[in-house]
Order: sequence, then C-alpha cells, then structure tokens
Amino acid sequence: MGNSFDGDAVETVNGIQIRAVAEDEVAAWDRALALGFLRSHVESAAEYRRLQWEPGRMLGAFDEGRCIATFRSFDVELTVPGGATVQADAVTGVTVSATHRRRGLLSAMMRRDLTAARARGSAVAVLIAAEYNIYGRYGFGPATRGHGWDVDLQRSRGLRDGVPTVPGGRIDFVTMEEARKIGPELHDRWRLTQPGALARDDVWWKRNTGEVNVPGFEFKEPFVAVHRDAQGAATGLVAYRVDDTWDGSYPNCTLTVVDFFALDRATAAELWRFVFSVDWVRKVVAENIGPDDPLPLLLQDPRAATPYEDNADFTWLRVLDVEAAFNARTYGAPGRVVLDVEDRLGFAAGRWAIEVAADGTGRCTPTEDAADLALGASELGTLYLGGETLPRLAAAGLVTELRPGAAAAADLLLRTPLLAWNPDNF
Ligand SMILES: CC(=O)SCCNC(=O)CCNC(=O)[C@H](O)C(C)(C)COP(=O)(O)OP(=O)(O)OC[C@H]1O[C@@H](n2cnc3c(N)ncnc32)[C@H](O)[C@@H]1OP(=O)(O)O
Repeated sequence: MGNSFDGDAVETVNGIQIRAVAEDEVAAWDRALALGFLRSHVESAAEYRRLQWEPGRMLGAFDEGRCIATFRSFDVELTVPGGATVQADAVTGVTVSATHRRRGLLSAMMRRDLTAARARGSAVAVLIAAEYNIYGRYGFGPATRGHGWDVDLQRSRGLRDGVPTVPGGRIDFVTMEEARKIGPELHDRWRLTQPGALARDDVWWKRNTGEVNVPGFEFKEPFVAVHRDAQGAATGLVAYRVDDTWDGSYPNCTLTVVDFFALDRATAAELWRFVFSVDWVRKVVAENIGPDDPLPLLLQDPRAATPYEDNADFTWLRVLDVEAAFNARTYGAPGRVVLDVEDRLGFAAGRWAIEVAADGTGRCTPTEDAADLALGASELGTLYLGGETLPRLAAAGLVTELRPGAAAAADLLLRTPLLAWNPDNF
C-alpha cells in the first residue's frame, strides 16, 4: 500500500499532469485555488501560501503548463477519545477548474495524497467538506458536527444561581500580541481534553490575531479576554466581535463568540457570565461551541437558547491505519466486536477485532473470526471519534448487523463520554 511512494512522481491523467508544486510555483497555484473557489476578484495570497508550502504537500494539475487544479495537505495532531493524539493528514485547498471538472483529477490527487499519508504514518485523514456528497467515495465520513446557539439575553435572564464560580479568579482583555503568547499553550492543554480537536500551528495564531493577512478574508480584530485562576494561571479564553446596532435610541447589539475554550467547567461558567454581562448586548451568538456543551442548561431560561442556523457536519474523517487508529482511543465498556470493512481504496479493508479491557483500553487486530457488523470505510470514519451511534447508522441502512443486537452491543464499546468536536476550519 504505497510504502514506495515517490513524492516527486509526475502522473498523467487524461493528458493532464499531476505533480507536487515547487515553491516558485506557489503564486500560480494560489491563482488556480482562487478561481476554483469562485473568487476571481481576490488579490494574490501567494505570500500567505508560501508560509503553508511544504515539499510534496501542495499538489497541482497542469494543462499545457497552466495550473488548473489544487490540493494541499499537512500533518496535524488530532485528539481521540481518551485524550491521546494521532497523526492526521489534513486535506485542504481542493479545487478543480470549471474547465476541467469531472475528468478524475480530484480522484487522482486524493489517491496520491492518501497513499503518501499512510506511508508517512498518518492514522487518519481529515478535511472540512464544501459539499456533503464529494468525499464519501474516498472513505471519508462525517465525524464531528458544528453546534452553536443564539441566546436572547432578555429571555435568558443570565446564568442560573448555583452555576460554579472561580473564587479569586479574574478576566482581562488582552492585546493580539498577548493572545499570540498566551493562546497557544492554553489551547495545547485544552485540545487534549476534547476528542476531535486539532492542534493549531503558528500560522493559525498569526492569521487569527491579524499578524498575517489573507487577501479575501479581511481580519477584523476581535475582543479577546483571558480568564486566570486565583494563582494567576490562565485557564480559559474567549474571543468575540460585537456589531453596532441601535434600535432608535436603544442599544441592540449582537455579540458573536468566535473562539471559546476553558480548561475546567468553572472557568467556562465564568467566561459565559462575562459574555452575558457586556453592556449594550441583547443577543449572544455562539456560532460553534460543540454538541455537548451545556450552555443552555446554565441559563435561568434554557429556551432562550435556540440552535444556531448553520449547525451541520464539520470534520470528515478517513481511517488510513485501522490498528493504529483504534489502538490509540479508549472505549466505553469492556467487550469485543468484529467489524467487516469494505474500502474501495484498500486502506481499511478487512475484518478487524476490537477487544476492550476492563480499564477501557482497546486492542485492534486483523481477524478471521465471523463479523458482527459490516460497514464501509466512510462509516468507520464516522464512528471513530464517537460522533455518531451504531444503532442510528444501522437504522439508516449504513451499517449491516450480521448478528441480531450487534449494533447496540458494539455501541456500548464505542461510546464516548464527550462527543467529538472540532472548532477549527482549515
Ligand atoms: C477539503 C476541501 O478543500 S473542500 C472544497 C472542495 N472544492 C470545491 O467545492 C470547489 C468547487 N468544486 C471543484 O473544484 C470540483 O468540482 C471538485 C474538486 C469538488 C471535484 O473535482 P473533479 O475533478 O471534478 O472530481 P472527479 O472528476 O475526480 O470526480 C470524482 C467523482 O466525484 C464526483 N463528484 C465530484 N464533485 C462532486 C460534487 N461536488 N458533488 C457530488 N459528486 C461529485 C464525480 O461525479 C465523480 O464520481 P464518480 O467517481 O462516480 O465518477
């Protein structure tokens, strides 16, 4: 399965060359990306793209020397249930020019990248899908959901009595420069508590604090506030923007939370208490805080929180190395399940036994035993982080029970105490 993959190889698909993009070709690649994302009006982001360039990881398709398709991947740590991390191949910047679509160019670039990723030791690949129906064919399945809330502050009447506080804690606004200093270490600690979370690199912090500008994505400086405990240690961060809306002579502002993470529940409650107390604000929009976040239950009136309009599938995941992936995560209950996986691209194909010990650790091995459940690689990706239940997939006809009751029984194993969530687009 591709251990001999040659990163410099040039493939030809229907007369079109597919190959890695050299550093001095990044401007042409960036232009093709802009056109592919229907952004012909956007000025060159080549300077920014050069920060992302790594040998062999930006692919392009070339027709008579013109770049007409783009694809990029980078390695990132993904937190799995239990708090371990696995190396993930993050796929992004996928475009094929309208002049060259449906000739197999995406399929060729994807095959090439996934083969190289498996050879590099990535246990999984992840991406954010522009459209639902593109990536299932390559073995990706929806693995986390975005989940947010709109909160009407007059109706909510603030936080319930008895919601935890942090005695001696404090909240301060920080400058963008301070956010770049405090944020990365804080986020690195937080992400290990959240299955589905991805590491943020240096470029992420630069882009989201305005140090690096990306043409077409105009940076508007947010308010960034950091919570510290009584000892002065940073324990949480919130970033938000506020519009300037007035209803006649009455302030009627909406505060939109764009980043929120806390190392413990009491810090989270303090940050929400702060966000809900900002003068002039009548509505708080938390665009994406995760499906398990208890926010509505912290309010005096939980009905004041209504689901955010864009709640949908977010990270898509593809298992590349079944043993590495399923050995890394922990499980909800002891037991054993045998999965029969069909995978057109081969990486996850076969019959796999997952045996879970009393302490919740699991061992995944190939087996000849009779299978309990049959499923495709895409469904395996959906199940991996615990973002979906087996009975629900079986009810939808996406997983087949080969033994009656197998879906419910295996679900007890795969269950996670905290639903997977990833706040970061990439
Ligand atoms: C991670 C990201 O970057 S998400 C962003 C994805 N990019 C976009 O949405 C930008 C606009 N769209 C595009 O650039 C292109 O249409 C792409 C990249 C989605 C597809 O590229 P193509 O080269 O046309 O795909 P390719 O020819 O390899 O198609 C492979 C298969 O996927 C199918 N397919 C491709 N795009 C879509 C789609 N948008 N919806 C449903 N099916 C699709 C094809 O029909 C084909 O099916 P088949 O295998 O049954 O024959």
